[in-house]
Amino acid sequence: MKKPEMVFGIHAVTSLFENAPERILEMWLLSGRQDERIQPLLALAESVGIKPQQANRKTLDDKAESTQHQGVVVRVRPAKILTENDLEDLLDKTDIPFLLILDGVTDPHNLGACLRNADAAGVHGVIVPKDNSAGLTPTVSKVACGAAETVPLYQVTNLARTMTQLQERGVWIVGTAGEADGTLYQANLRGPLAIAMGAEGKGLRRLSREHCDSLISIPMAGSVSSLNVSVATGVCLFEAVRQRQS
Ligand SMILES: C[S@@+](CC[C@H](N)C(=O)[O-])C[C@H]1O[C@@H](n2cnc3c(N)ncnc32)[C@H](O)[C@@H]1O
Repeated sequence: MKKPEMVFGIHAVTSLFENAPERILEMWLLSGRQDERIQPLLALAESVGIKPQQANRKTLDDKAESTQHQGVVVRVRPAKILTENDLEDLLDKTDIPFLLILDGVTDPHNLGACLRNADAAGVHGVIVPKDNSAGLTPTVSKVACGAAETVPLYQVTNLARTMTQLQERGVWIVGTAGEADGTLYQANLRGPLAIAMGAEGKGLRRLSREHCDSLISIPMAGSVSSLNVSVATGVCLFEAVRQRQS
């Protein structure tokens, strides 16, 4: 069984209290912190019977293994790991799926930012390969600003096989690559959809690329050759949101 882990930062901890309070085991608060931003969190903690322990900054830094905790750290049971079977359940109950595939994003800051984008865009689930991908670490939760607790993350054994299964269920998979001929703004992003993003260094793997129904690029006007994956994810998801609303 996985060890309990730490989650820190006001947004991430608030989201935990709102979405998965049963996972919270202990809470530490910076001694003397009673300002306006912390009050709603204290009320949430009280409502589920968690009594925060006072701690100094050094103790919080050590528990979070980071200085970015904003004076609040909780120890939690690890989240249930969702797999391809859980993804089937999601597809069964979702009329028009809107999914994000991250093919090997390994930087926790990028995964956190992608989850935050996915939450904001109303994505139903994010799919990652089980190996060679960042998992749900405390840094991911902090950067995701609460989205790690709201957006389901499916960790699949064989991404190419999962992509085929999605296609068999009528999901159109749009891959992204800087050199693709078609652009994001020409693509039809309505209907059951998965947008596939590549890894920071190498982009989409060959097999993943071959499993896409179409490949699109985000037009680049300047001299850099690509966007950061989380920025590209935001651009693609919100073009899909625009189309799906009109
Ligand atoms: C930093 S880029 C990877 C660059 C890599 N050298 C390549 O050739 O794909 C990471 C991911 O962000 C997305 N991305 C970045 N810039 C893009 C662009 N202009 N058009 C489409 N996707 C882009 C793609 O999903 C890409 O795989």
